[in-house]
Amino acid sequence: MEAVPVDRMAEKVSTPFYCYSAAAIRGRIGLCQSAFEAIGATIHYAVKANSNLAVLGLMAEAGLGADIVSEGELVRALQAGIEPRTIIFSGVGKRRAELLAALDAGIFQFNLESLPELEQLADLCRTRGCTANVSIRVNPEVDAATHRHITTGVKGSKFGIPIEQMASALNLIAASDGLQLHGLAVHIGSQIVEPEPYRRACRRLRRWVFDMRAQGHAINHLDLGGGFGIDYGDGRCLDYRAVAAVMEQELGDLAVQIAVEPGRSLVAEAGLLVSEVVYRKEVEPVPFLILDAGMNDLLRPALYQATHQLVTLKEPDGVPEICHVVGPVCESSDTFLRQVSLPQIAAGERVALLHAGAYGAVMASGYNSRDIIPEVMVSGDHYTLVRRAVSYRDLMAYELPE
Ligand SMILES: Cc1ncc(COP(=O)(O)O)c(C=O)c1O
Ligand SMILES: N[C@@H](CCCC[NH3+])C(=O)O
Repeated sequence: MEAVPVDRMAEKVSTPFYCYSAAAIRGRIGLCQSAFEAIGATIHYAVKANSNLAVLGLMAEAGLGADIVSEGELVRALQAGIEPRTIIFSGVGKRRAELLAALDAGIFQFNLESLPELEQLADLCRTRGCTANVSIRVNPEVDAATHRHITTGVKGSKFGIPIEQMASALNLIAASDGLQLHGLAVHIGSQIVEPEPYRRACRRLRRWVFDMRAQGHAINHLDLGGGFGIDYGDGRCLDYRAVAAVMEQELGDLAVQIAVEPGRSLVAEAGLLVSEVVYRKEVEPVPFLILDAGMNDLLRPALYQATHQLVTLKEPDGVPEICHVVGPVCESSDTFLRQVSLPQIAAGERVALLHAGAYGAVMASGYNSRDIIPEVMVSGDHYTLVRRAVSYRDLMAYELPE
């Protein structure tokens, strides 16, 4: 990774740790910008994928906006230097205080996900005598054929306003003093590897834009969300240019500003989870490699049966063997890889799990009273600790009753 051997970092930063490449992130940002800016779309990085301040700093440096889902993400985005006027606030459960914080920050747009949320924001604007740009996040009922835990745009999903409630939403917005209708938003899921689901979503949006304009509503903004899939090792991924082409074909004549909210695809491939083999457990029929990283550090395999390929940090030698790769957490689902062919790896050797830059560190927990592990960013020929470990001692802090 860049010019710093990961093994050298592991001498200084104890394993397990996350390691990101600034050059790899900048490379992905460049590809994303050249595809979407060519169709005039704006890019709002989905902060949830990796909210490390150093990562957000790279997004700010490139002039990207942000898609946030909490006050915490708002504060991080602002701290990293992302312009408030480029921030979109998504999420089904935005609390009053969070809406208020975003109003105070002067963000670009609120994506409304329910009628009660809409009324809450209208009430806040009335009380404060201010206005807010809003888009209605509609549930487009498009199945993006991804893992069921990360599909978001199908009937019965908790995300977005059902199309049957669109008329009520429009009436409430029209009746409010403070809400200014910008447009519509959809987000159909994550790790989508085909452009076709986007085409279906665009076609639905297109019809709604015509319907709403016919009713006299000004629809000037369409937010297509994120979800662009990366290659986790099976060769399947989505090229930004393919999605941008679909958006241009389906929506290009509507005179709307298009926005996208990529998360995973900007950061996943730029991250490694570096770990050490604690033990080799020689059992029949398949030996176990037991790592010092566990499901509390990288939850994706346990939660979504996701595969993160493993590489060794030294030159592989000997005949490959079939083994299971597991973590130390007391759950059978704390398994990174089952029945995988790897070069012989001894206890004490270091390995790296690939494509761990998205939905890795951000989903970590202190389960089993383990530490939250550190994060390192490599840039050129140097590396920086960009988040310290949080020790189980700090996670233990609690107030004793008087
Ligand atoms: C509203 C919204 N926008 C953007 C994203 C980013 O998705 P991805 O990381 O798959 O690009 C998500 C997450 O799925 C989301 O919920
Ligand atoms: N956390 C998921 C993606 C969720 C996207 C957010 N809606 C993953 O690791 O794949």
